[in-house]
Amino acid sequence: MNTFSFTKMHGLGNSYIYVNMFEETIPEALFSELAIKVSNVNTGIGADGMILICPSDVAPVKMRIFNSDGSEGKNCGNGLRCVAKYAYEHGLVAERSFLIETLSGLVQAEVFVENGVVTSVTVDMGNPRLKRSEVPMIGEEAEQVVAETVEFAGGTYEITAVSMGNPHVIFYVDDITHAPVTSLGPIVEKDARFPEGVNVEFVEVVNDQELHFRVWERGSGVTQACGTGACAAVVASVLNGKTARNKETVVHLAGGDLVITWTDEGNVLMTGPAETVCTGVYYY
Ligand SMILES: N[C@H](CCC[C@H](N)C(=O)O)C(=O)O
Repeated sequence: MNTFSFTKMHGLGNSYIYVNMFEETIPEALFSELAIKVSNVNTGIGADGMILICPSDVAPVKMRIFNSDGSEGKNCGNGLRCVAKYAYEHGLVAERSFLIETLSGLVQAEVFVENGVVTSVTVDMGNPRLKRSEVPMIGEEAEQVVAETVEFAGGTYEITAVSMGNPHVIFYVDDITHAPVTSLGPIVEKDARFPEGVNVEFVEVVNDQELHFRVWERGSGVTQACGTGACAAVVASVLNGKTARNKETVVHLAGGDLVITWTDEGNVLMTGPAETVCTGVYYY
């Protein structure tokens, strides 16, 4: 019987099982199936996936994120805030500001500490990728996917699609409480026009600095929050003239709020909480 120690953490209710790979040894071939198993609320621990905190050659730590279906994501905003909290509180980093390696590149995190406990984290998520080919999305239309009319399941919709290192498509709705998250989300997630799949976000614009947000995540389905998705929603809202560059936008997710700015320099800053739920030992 094998075991590994874990820490369950969440960012606005988007929870993952975190494994410190500086201390644990798990065969790479098992990463996907273990992500599925630990995510199961009945037979496992219960979470939206598994995140490995790994050594890196280019940063103090590297984040690898696996969705609850076992697929590996290339970025995770809520995960990055929790990785930053874990790394600082467990002495993997000495400074409050440090780099984290992800599969979509390096990001800069800054932790805010009260009595030795990280209460909030700001992550510079880097520049959004705006080209259709970078989302990626198949199609010969305009170079960017902004307010593009597309058909899904017999319905006609206007979409905006961008990447934060992982793919996102945004639908604007008049009332977030009636957004078709569970009906349209899974259809769009697997649509062939998104060859790598896609995270599906629904946004209600409150004003030019406030959005309501719900998400159907690629590989995890409905989650309480999606950090990269909230960043994509702010970028999409600027592209659609609904919010402004260089101004803090509050994104109200099901699990709570993120403050996000798409700066004039081009990078996207995300600030929000990160919390530890519990630690334990998993048997497999
Ligand atoms: N489902 C995402 C990864 C998790 C992203 C999300 N939890 C976040 O906080 O950004 C994907 O496959 O691209």
